[in-house]
Amino acid sequence: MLTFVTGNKNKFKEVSKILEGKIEIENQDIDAPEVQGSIEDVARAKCEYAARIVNGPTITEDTALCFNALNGLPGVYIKWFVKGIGLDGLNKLLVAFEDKSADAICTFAYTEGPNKPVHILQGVCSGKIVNPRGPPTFGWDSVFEPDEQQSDQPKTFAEMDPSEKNQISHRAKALKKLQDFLLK
Ligand SMILES: O=c1[nH]c(=O)c2ncn([C@@H]3O[C@H](COP(=O)(O)OP(=O)(O)OP(=O)(O)O)[C@@H](O)[C@H]3O)c2[nH]1
Ligand SMILES: [Mg+2]
Repeated sequence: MLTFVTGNKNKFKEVSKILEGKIEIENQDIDAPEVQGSIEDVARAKCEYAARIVNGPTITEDTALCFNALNGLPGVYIKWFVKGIGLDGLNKLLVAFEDKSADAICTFAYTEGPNKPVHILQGVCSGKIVNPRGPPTFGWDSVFEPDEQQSDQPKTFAEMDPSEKNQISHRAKALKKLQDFLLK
């Protein structure tokens, strides 16, 4: 059994749906400390910490939202930006810039257990920051409009059916790589 350590129920729901029984996972809610540093540094430290508690095969996931006009910030600190300034605040951060583009980056970290190597698998979904549209169910979904769209009427992640988001999202792309890695 593979343990996905996350305190975020939405993440676990999406990952379970995308994997659809291809890989069995269980959830453990451990509040792993998140260090400062690069996306990879944060992902690696979180996974190493979680694996010590799980004491077996462990995955963790870290999501960054990187504004191009701000050279990649807020990045891995997006959670604290949303908490601190809200979705409206994210839009205000970009008022002075014409460039509203952003990359949603999902980073899975996998290890067989404590003191084993940590493997990093990443997926990127490019898009832009817009005024909130759609239900505020998951983080910043309502202000992120991915470039890849299925119709002429662009939708934010929040306006998409879960199945639509799960085909194009940063998480789906990273998970595809994780699946290929684990099944090979
Ligand atoms: O609209 C969204 N669509 C997504 O697809 C998505 N994925 C993550 N997030 C949010 O971005 C921050 C990442 O921080 P994060 O990676 O540390 O997650 P977390 O602390 O919630 O869980 P975890 O660290 O226990 O796994 C948190 O605020 C998450 O709610 C998303 N918001
Ligand atoms: Mg976290």
